[in-house]
Amino acid sequence: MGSVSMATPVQELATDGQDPSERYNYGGSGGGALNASVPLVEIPTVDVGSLISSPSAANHELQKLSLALSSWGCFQVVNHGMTDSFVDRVHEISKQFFDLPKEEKHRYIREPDSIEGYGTDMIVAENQTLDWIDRLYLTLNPPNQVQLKFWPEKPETFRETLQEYGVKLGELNQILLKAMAKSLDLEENCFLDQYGEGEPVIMSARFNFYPPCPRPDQVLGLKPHSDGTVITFLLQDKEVEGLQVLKDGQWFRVPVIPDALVLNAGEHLEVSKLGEFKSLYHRGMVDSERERVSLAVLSLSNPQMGVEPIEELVNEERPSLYRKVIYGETTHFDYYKSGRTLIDDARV
Ligand SMILES: O=C(O)CCC(=O)C(=O)O
Ligand SMILES: [Fe+2]
Repeated sequence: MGSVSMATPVQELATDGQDPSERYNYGGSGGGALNASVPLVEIPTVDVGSLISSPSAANHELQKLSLALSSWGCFQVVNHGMTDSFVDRVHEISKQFFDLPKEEKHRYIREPDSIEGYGTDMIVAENQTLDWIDRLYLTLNPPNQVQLKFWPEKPETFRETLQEYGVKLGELNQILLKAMAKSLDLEENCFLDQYGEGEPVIMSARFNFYPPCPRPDQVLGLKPHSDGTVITFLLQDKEVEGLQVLKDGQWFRVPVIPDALVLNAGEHLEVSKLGEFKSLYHRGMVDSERERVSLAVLSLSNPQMGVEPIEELVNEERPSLYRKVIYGETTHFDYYKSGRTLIDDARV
């Protein structure tokens, strides 16, 4: 594994209102100002209540889900069973952590070769353009991989709220992966079995903090990427928009629906679904005046079991475009460093 150094948290750079250094400047990479007008688009919505209700209502919702994943690679998850007040608590702990004094946050700073904890964009090359983002990354599951020393003790409700959110999203993950299988006429547990997610689910939480940035025309919060996940549940900031998605070569702004979650298809889902469901290419923008906080919960596959196309989907008319990849010890850093993705490794 390559060594990964770390920059100063952006939040500490951002306080003096100065223009960011060249290291954060994506300008000149062609294509003009990053914040040039990008249209707002309504991505599809999937109602989880309907998915788990009567077969006829569920069927209609399954069709929406499958269309959303094949055309967009994402949808807004609504009626997910979590109360608004609970989701508000999740928003609050996310903001409150980044509002803590610098010294308090530094208690959770990540180690150079690990992703777990508080830190900045990973620096893997000297000439890398950096993202205007600070992050807190915490493994949620399986329990033996949780590193509690990185779980903030402040705000006081942080740990219990995140724990509960993880349990709820674990349930939602199961419901949605089963629904995805059903929408393709597959046995409902086929993904769960393949990802080794029957017991226990592998999940991590990534809190993203984008301080205000005086140059939203040149600086990105999060460079364009697809997620190295099966699926990602994104809780956007309630007020400040920032997520953009690429569809048919064009960027679109994703509106904020308070308390809805944006579900992104990740690279592992694309491989196992033979590309029937596309992984979402997306980026995070910065705002010149306001900070933005989002929380991504990642549903991950088991590295030892690997990712492979679901066999039932492969036939003569639809030969497999991908092969099995057991990525094992290949970490997110390795992929990040090489600029490759799991999809590149899987493509035949
Ligand atoms: O902040 C956002 O809206 C996007 C976050 C994201 O894409 C990620 O954490 O992978
Ligand atoms: Fe992402």
